[in-house]
Amino acid sequence: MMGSGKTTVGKIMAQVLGYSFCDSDALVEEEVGNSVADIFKHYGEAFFRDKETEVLHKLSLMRRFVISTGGGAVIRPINWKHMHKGVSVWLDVPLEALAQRIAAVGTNSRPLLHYEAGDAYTRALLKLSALFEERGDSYANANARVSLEKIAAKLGQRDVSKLSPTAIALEALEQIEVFLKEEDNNYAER
Ligand SMILES: Nc1ncnc2c1ncn2[C@@H]1O[C@H](COP(=O)(O)OP(=O)(O)OP(=O)(O)O)[C@@H](O)[C@H]1O
Ligand SMILES: O=C(O)C1=C[C@@H](O)[C@@H](O)[C@H](O)C1
Repeated sequence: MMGSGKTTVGKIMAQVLGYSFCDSDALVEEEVGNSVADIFKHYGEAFFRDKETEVLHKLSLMRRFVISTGGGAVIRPINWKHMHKGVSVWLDVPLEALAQRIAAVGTNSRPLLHYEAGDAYTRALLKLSALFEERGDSYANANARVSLEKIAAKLGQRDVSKLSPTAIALEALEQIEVFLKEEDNNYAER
């Protein structure tokens, strides 16, 4: 989901693993020569989604990369075909915490949130809730789920917004290991 920390947490994971990092939105911007907001404005969402699929296909051929995908990449089944070439992680952040972060930085670079009415927090929360309603099941296709609520409970913290990106990255790496071990066990049982 947008603002969930894919870039911030993904860069830490790449550093820990000694992998390269890439952001699929940034790659679309580079290829089209426009910002995501301008691509939505001038060419429309469908054009952006086609470019996003092309970029995810290219990235799926790379090795030793941590990739931060666009928050809406989950909606197209073809994108899952590409994402499942690697291990996918869902950063599950409560919507209220997401809306707080997004309200703090503004919605200019996030075109799907930009045209709502009301104060920044409320409009982000309303739109994020609607998007999550549409997409919740799709995020669950990810191989590993990193729930900020679970990390907070584990660390005895009440407020998910106090969790450091490093703590979240470490949990993501742990969840990936759990997934890979399960895969190994399933393979051995076959
Ligand atoms: N654990 C965290 N605690 C507090 N703020 C955070 C945390 N992780 C990320 N942020 C902040 O939230 C905002 C969004 O983070 P980031 O850009 O990493 O998310 P994203 O999922 O890549 O977003 P998008 O897909 O919309 O580009 C940034 O301002 C970032 O500094
Ligand atoms: O959630 C979404 O649909 C989006 C998230 C961003 O990362 C960008 O890919 C774009 O703004 C669309």
